[in-house]
Amino acid sequence: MEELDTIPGGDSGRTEKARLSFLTYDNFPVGDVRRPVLASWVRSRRRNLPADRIDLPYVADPDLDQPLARSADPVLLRLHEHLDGQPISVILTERDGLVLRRLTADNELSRHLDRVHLAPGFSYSEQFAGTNGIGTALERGGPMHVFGHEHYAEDLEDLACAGVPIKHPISGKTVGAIDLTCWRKDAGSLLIALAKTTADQIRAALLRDCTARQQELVEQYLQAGRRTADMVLAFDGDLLVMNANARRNLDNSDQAAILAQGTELLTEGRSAVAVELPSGTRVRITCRPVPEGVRTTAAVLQVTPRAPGLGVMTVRASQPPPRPELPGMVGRSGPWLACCRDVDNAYRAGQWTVLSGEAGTGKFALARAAHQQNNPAGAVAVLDASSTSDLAADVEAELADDTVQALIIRHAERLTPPQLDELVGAFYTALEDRRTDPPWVALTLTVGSTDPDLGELLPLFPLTVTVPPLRHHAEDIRELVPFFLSRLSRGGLRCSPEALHQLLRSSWPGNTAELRQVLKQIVQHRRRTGVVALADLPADLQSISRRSLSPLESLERDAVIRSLLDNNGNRREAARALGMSRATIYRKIHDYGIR
Ligand SMILES: Nc1ncnc2c1ncn2[C@@H]1O[C@H](COP(=O)(O)OP(=O)(O)OP(=O)(O)O)[C@@H](O)[C@H]1O
Repeated sequence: MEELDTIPGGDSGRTEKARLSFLTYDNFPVGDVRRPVLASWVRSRRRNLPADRIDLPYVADPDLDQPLARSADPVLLRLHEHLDGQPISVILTERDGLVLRRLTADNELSRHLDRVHLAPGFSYSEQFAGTNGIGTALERGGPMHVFGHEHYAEDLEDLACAGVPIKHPISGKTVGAIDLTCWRKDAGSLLIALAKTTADQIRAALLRDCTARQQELVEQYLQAGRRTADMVLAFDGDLLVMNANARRNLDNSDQAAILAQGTELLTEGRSAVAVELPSGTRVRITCRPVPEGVRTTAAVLQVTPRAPGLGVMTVRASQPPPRPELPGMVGRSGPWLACCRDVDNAYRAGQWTVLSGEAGTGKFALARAAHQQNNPAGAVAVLDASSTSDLAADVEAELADDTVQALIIRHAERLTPPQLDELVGAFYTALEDRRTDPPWVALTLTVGSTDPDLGELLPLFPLTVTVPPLRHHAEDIRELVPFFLSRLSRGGLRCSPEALHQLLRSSWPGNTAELRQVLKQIVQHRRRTGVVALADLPADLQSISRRSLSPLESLERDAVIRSLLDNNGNRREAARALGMSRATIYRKIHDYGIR
């Protein structure tokens, strides 16, 4: 802490000049500025953060129903009370800098903190906010105070912050940070001392709550063991206890499978599940959270053997949920995986399938991937209704070819009713003539808000799989972006967290195809190596609203997008269909970042 004490007053014209010369002339003002601050400035510049303003993402609604927030709350309230109206803000963050709680008695300071987004739901991690008390303390893993011009972003120059990471009393891992922020003019060396004491008090509260919870856990575990002869396990984070019956009967992979199921039951708030363990044993797992009624990571599990014949779910030894590894397909979100699984199952069952969804969602790619997955050596024929002059004849020819194992027909929505009739005829003729093992046939159907009518063709296709729009599985963008960048730039290009964050915010009306196109343009016109920064994104993407949408707003955004798609992008028509004025739809398009 030697560096902290060498800054009397904490700020000076010297620091201001040093910052200016660092930002303007790339000078390294060693000696004029504290070493940890200079190191943080360098990191902030590498991340291409703006130095003239604070520009933060709203990350998520803070989750206050969690051990850190629950244990810290009484400590924060006591401190807030003791500060007795002084202009000092008491701030608690998660370990990634996300602000959970802010207590400020002074209205002027409170308004200023709102202006610079030092508020619940925003992240003050260094990667977003640059040098600051919270983010830099978390980055360094130790106490840090940052005064006035030491902040990287100019908007923070009137503030002084003292941040201290909070380490978990048992695991020793950083679980969050405490920060005290005041006006720069009021700051003194006591600020950091007070922040350290508060961090210690929160640690002690965490230990008390943890010990109390683990005591209760052991108590519940013993009680459960007394009530039953079944296998009983209790777990909480790193802690696991089990009775003799469980130790005798469960090998490592069965134990791991049971713990994974227990965690899932806790997360989903369910109380029981019937499963088949990796060893083949069929059991019912009952989960009792400890304590009950709050979100917790601790539970007592009772494991009861189940008679054969009763329905159970099979749990594989490798814990994570079964994942259809369709070649070349990226994404792990629930909606995307469910869709992959449906298409994969349909291929294996030889069930002809319609893949319907908005343009560019990956319908064709999915159908082709299912074929590659299940029959990589077999031939696949692809026809496009929008570019084939006599589709019916082409389909007949492909179906007559014994080597064709799969046939994918794209853009069925473009078929006129007479073409549809011809196609139905072609299918029936070919099926009558052909061998007993017809190929798998998939149709892709690009839809707006209404499904095009496939008429008599539909009975041939007993299954329709709806491929979700990208905005309904936006979390997959985190995987899709590096995947596309590495393919398009042959591995030379990465995406900065800020640019990725912005890509995650877009509504992607053109779906995955549009995301790929945007990245392709960046690779072609801007960069081939290095890091894609926010400034490399097209202008319309840079200005997208950064806040998270409520469920209602998401529905409204979807309705606007669908109406625009239905009306070929004509805003006047789209507004009329939605019963909105033109001015309103323009505002919604702007607010929701629809392009
Ligand atoms: N999950 C994914 N992983 C990797 N690439 C994907 C994924 N989804 C889509 N793509 C890619 O996105 C692009 C568009 O996909 P595709 O052509 O299959 O969309 P589509 O729904 O059939 O489009 P359209 O309705 O316009 O015909 C392709 O380059 C495809 O490879």
